[in-house]
Amino acid sequence: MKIISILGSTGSIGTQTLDVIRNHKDKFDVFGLSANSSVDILINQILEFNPKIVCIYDEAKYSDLKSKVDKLDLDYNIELCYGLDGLIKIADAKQNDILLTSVVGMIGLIPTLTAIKRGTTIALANKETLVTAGKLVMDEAKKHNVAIIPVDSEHSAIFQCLVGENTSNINKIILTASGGPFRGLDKEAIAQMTKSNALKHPNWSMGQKITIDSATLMNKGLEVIEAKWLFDLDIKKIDVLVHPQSIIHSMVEFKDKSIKAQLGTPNMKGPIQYALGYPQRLESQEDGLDFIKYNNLTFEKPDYECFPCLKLAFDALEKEGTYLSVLNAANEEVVYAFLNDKIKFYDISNIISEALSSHDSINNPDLSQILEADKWARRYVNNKISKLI
Ligand SMILES: NC(=O)C1=CN([C@@H]2O[C@H](COP(=O)(O)OP(=O)(O)OC[C@H]3O[C@@H](n4cnc5c(N)ncnc54)[C@H](OP(=O)(O)O)[C@@H]3O)[C@@H](O)[C@H]2O)C=CC1
Ligand SMILES: CC(=O)[C@@H](O)[C@H](O)COP(=O)(O)O
Ligand SMILES: [Mn+2]
Repeated sequence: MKIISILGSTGSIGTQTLDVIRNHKDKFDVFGLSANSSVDILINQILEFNPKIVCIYDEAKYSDLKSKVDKLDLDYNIELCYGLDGLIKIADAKQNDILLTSVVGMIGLIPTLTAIKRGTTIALANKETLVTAGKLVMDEAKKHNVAIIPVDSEHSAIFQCLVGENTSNINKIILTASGGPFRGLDKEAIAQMTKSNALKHPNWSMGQKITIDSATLMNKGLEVIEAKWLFDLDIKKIDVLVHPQSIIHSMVEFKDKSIKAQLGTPNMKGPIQYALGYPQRLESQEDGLDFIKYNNLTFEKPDYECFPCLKLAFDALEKEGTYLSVLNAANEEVVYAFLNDKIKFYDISNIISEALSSHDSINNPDLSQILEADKWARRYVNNKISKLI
């Protein structure tokens, strides 16, 4: 039996993780769960999975959670907590075999570092943590001999392709990208696109922040950075290929020019289950891939003109240092501004670009320098946004 805690259990990845656990009750048990503010979803999860510790990040929702949990009259002890301290408490629990991090945003960074120091395996969906502090996180993981198992579909694909391989034989990795809902449109048309257009991902059903990231192609940029740190690759060995069907989840080309790919329907339960079961593969009740239904797999070059965020991410990765924390924090802030109808589609890339140009980067930053750069970027971006409104 593996003991699992989930940070972000009420979101798209969190609820699908609980679906996987429900289908494998003999293999997994839940220890800790957390949400930002979704009290009622948490209450249902408590009734079904009996976690021993539950955190609501938003302190204002704590009393609602507490009174609803008291009314459940549970026949076991449950600890309730809130805020970053609450997330850290779950991450630090010695009971955890795996901490699945599926919060959205770099709020996952400190809990992830806490679990690594405790020696707990990380199943990582929360890519922003690796974008803002990839070197620091991977160095800590190495120091504490902790495995970081990717949940992000592309990185799970690459991880699966690399099983049994010597990483020195990698020629390059090929990250596939759907191209998002605006693929093929010209810049003038894209400039008019609203949040409701951007929230219609062609293949995947996901949380709002990552869905906007897919529409700008920043998601692929974040994934290039995530791949660099996870697989310790030179930036020149990371390619992006638009593959609108999202059936090939990613590929690895080796030095003999042989290519391995991992394929499947666009369904995150596959990568989640792989990460929880690793190194074992577990049975799945999901539909398999029907090659006759998907008999036209196509490929295109990414359009850097229409989607400048991808280039911004490559440039930030080239320079490294706190540019990466600024890229991530600026992106988080502009995406929420776009979701709140405060800015237009191309304000997203324009503001991130300005933030990067105005930043004095620090090489090899420590945690406090990363957090400082993150704060600086959020202040800078919100100042810009307030002038646009
Ligand atoms: N969805 C997907 O298919 C994929 C997602 N990912 C990555 O996984 C992560 C989660 O994505 P997704 O599940 O789509 O996101 P969702 O928005 O659906 O879920 C986010 C989860 O985090 C919680 N949360 C939000 N903000 C905070 C906060 N400040 N503090 C603590 N908890 C918070 C939410 O709680 P509440 O419900 O209360 O708001 C929810 O449980 C992201 O990093 C994303 O990039 C990667 C690959 C695929
Ligand atoms: C499911 C998943 O891993 C997402 O990150 C997905 O890849 C988004 O699709 P895009 O390729 O459109 O960014
Ligand atoms: Mn992905």
